[in-house]
Amino acid sequence: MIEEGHIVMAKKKRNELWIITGAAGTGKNTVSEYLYTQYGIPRVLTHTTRPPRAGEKDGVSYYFETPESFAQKHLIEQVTYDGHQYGSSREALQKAWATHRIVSLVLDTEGAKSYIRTFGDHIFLLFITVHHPDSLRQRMIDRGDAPVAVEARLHSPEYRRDLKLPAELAPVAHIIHNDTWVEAKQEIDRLLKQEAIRMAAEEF
Ligand SMILES: Nc1nc2c(ncn2[C@@H]2O[C@H](COP(=O)(O)OP(=O)(O)O)[C@@H](O)[C@H]2O)c(=O)[nH]1
Ligand SMILES: Nc1ncnc2c1ncn2[C@@H]1O[C@H](COP(=O)(O)OP(=O)(O)O)[C@@H](O)[C@H]1O
Repeated sequence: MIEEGHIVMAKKKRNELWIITGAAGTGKNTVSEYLYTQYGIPRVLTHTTRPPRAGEKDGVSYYFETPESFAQKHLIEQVTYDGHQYGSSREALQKAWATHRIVSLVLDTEGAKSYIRTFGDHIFLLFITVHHPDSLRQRMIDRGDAPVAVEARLHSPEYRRDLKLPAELAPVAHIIHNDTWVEAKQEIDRLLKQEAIRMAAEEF
């Protein structure tokens, strides 16, 4: 746009979606919670037919659905994970982006692939992993998961699949090793600083 001899450059700020993926127990929700408490980055809630765990509340952890109510949602992608359905809606994302430029979303690796294909360069991808997956059983037990649910989860094909970063995600993934929270937190802080600088430069 040209005004009175001056060139006015109006650049639209780009929204970002921080996708947090990885196997069960690696710390996806812990990272999402940290992004919110430390940086005010809210999480986009998704829908599931999985029963709530101890301490989980509808509308806070997930929107807990019956198979019938789940079928009525308008979801942009959905997966079956360990026998339960999970899905995310465009409405929830747009609502979160209406008030926050950066938001987070916790997904399995299949969901992460769908989002990369749909939202391309709006995505900032975190893959959470640990060097010793044997420790994840105890983390899930300590979290309060029922032992039978933990065993089902550990034997599910989706859990085993998500221990490894898929080749399709590797070029864009930022890998966070969460063997210790101190180490993971440092890496997240570093990435946020780096991304804030990049976003600020983009606005010039
Ligand atoms: N694709 C997809 N995955 C989801 C969605 N909501 C949750 N998930 C993933 O489903 C998997 C199982 O979630 P959950 O039962 O909460 O187990 P957790 O990984 O032990 O916390 C995790 O990898 C979640 O990130 C969704 O809407 N879409
Ligand atoms: N670095 C860590 N060391 C030990 N326990 C952890 C660490 N990070 C997270 N946890 C705990 O492990 C459990 C699983 O973490 P969570 O964030 O729920 O994983 P996910 O969302 O990937 O299933 C939680 O009880 C969490 O407090």
